[in-house]
Amino acid sequence: MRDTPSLSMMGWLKSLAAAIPTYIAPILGFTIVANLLLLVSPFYMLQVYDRILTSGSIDTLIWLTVISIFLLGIYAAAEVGRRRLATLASVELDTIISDNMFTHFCDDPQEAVAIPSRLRYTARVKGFLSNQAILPFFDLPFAPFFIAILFVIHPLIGTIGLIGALLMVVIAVTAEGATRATLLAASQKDSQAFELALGLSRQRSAIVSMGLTEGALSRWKSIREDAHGTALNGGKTEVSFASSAKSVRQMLQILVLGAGGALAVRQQVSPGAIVAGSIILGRALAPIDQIVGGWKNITSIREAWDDLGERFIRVDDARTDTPLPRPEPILVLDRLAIAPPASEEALIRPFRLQVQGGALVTLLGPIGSGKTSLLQTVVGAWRPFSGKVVLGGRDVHAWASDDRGPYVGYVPQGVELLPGSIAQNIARMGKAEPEAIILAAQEAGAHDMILSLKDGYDTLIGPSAAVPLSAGQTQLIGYARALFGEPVLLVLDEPTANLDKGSAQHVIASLKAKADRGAIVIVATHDRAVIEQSDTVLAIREGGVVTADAQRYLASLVPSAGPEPQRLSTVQGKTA
Ligand SMILES: Nc1ncnc2c1ncn2[C@@H]1O[C@H](COP(=O)(O)OP(=O)(O)OP(=O)(O)O)[C@@H](O)[C@H]1O
Repeated sequence: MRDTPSLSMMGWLKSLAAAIPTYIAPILGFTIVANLLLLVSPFYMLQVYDRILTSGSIDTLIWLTVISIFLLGIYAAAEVGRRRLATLASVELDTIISDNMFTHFCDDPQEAVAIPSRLRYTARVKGFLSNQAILPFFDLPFAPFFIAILFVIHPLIGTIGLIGALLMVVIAVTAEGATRATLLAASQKDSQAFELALGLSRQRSAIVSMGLTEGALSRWKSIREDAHGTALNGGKTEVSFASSAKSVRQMLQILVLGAGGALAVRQQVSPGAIVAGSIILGRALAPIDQIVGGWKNITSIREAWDDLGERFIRVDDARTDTPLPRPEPILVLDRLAIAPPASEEALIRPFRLQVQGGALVTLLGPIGSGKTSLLQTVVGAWRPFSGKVVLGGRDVHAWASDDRGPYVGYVPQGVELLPGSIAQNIARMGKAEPEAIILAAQEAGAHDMILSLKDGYDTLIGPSAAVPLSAGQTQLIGYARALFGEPVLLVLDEPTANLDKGSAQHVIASLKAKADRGAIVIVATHDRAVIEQSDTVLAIREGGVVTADAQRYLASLVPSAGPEPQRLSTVQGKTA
C-alpha cells in the first residue's frame, strides 16, 4: 500500500506545504506578526519595572497600557487569522486528496480496495491542519530570534537560552528515534483491526448463520489488544519525553530567573529584564515543547502522508479531451491478453476478435477461467495485460471514462447500486428526462416492479432506504441502468442469475432486441436460454479463447454432433 518511501521530518512538512501553496505565505505573514507581538508582554513588564516604578509616571503607565492592549488585540487577530487559514487549508487539502483519490480509483482497480484506509489517512492529515497542530512548526523558526533577544538582554541569559533550546531539540530528535517505530507499528495494527471490522460488517449474515461470531470476534479483539499493547508501550516512552521537555522548559525558566537575579544584584541587568528574559525564553521553547508533547500525533500523520504520497496532492491539469461522437458499433479486441490487476501473468493469452453491431455473443468458460476478467477489460474497468480494446475506432482505455461511459452499458456479476433513488441510479446519477429513465426500466422489465414499490422511482437505495431491495430487484435495476441512453456496447455478467423465469425471459428477449437494433451485446452466462438466442459463442479454454456459431455449438453439446469451437474470426451481427 505504501507508494512513496518514508519522507524525512522536514521533507514531509515541505511536501505538505507544497500541496497548499496559496495558504503558506499568508499563514507565515500572520505568524510573523503574532510572534513579533509576543514581545509586547515582556516589553511592557520591562517598562513597568524599570521605568514606571522608578519615575512614578501614571500618565506613561496609562499610555503604555493602552498601546500594549491595542497591540495584543492585533496579536489576537493575527492568531485568529492563521488558525482560520489553517482550517481553510485543511478543507482545500481534503478536496485535492479526495479528487485525486477518485481519479486514481477510475484509473487503477487496486485503488478501490485502499479507499477506506486512505479516507482515514486523509482525515488524519486534515486534522493536523484543522486542529492547528501544524502551527508550532511555523513558530519554530522564531526560536533563534527570541534567543538573540536574550543575548541582547545579557550574554549569560542568552547562553542559558541557547543551551536550553539545543537540549530541547535533542529531546525532540531522541523522542522521534525512540517512539517512531513503536507508534507506527501500533497505528498499523490499528488499521488491520479497522479493516477486519469493515470485513465483518459486510459479512454479518455469514457470521451469524454459521456461528462464526466467537471466532471472528476473538480474532478482531486479539488484533486490537495487540494494537493497544503496542500503543501503550509507545505511549509510555512518548509521555516520558513530553514530560521531560516540559520539566526542562520550566527548569530553564527558573535558571534564567536565577541568573537574572544574580546579574541584577550585581547591577548588570535591570529587574525588569529578569522577568522579561524568563517570558522570552518561554516563547522560544514553547513550539519545541508543543511538538514533543504531540509526537504521537505527528508520527501518525507522517505515516498517513507517506501513504498518500505525492500523487494524491498533485493537482492535475483540467482534462482537455474533446468529447467524441457516438462510436460506430464495431468492437475490436486486438491481440488482447487479460490479467487481473497487478498480476504478472496473463490469465488469457493474446487473441484477436472483431464484433460488429447486431451481434449477440455469449461468453462461456468454467468457473475461474476469466470471463469476468475479460468483461472488466472490455468495458474499460481493467487495463489489458497487452493489446487493445477498440470501440468505433477509439482505444477504450485511452478514452476518458466519463466520455466513454454513455456508450457502454455494463451489468457486473454482483450488481450494487449507489445510494440515491432508483431513478437516479437508472440515470447513472446524472440529469435525465423521466421518459428516458422509464424507457430503460421498461426495456429491462423493471418498470412494473418499480411501480409496485411504495415510492416508485423515488424509492431510496442505500443507508437511507426504508426497505432493502432483493437481489433480483437490484439486478433488474442494474440492467435498466445499463440500458439507459441506448449504449453501443452492452456487456452483462450472468444477467439472469438472480431472476425468476419470467424476468429472465424478458431480459433475454430484450438483449436480442438490442442486438437487432444494432448494439453489440456480450453476455457471460451458464444459462442455455441465453446461448440459444445468441449468434456466436466465445469460449475460454485453458487460457485461450475460441469462437463458434452458437447453434452449432449447442448441437455439439449432444455427443458426437457438430464441431468444437474454432480459432477466432470476425463475429458479424445481423445489422453490421
Ligand atoms: N480483482 C482481482 N484481483 C486479482 N485477481 C482476481 C481479481 N478478480 C479475479 N481474479 C482472479 O482471476 C481469475 C479469474 O476470475 P474471474 O472472476 O475472471 O473468473 P470467471 O470465469 O468469471 O469465474 P466465475 O464463473 O466463477 O464468475 C481467478 O483466479 C481470480 O482469482
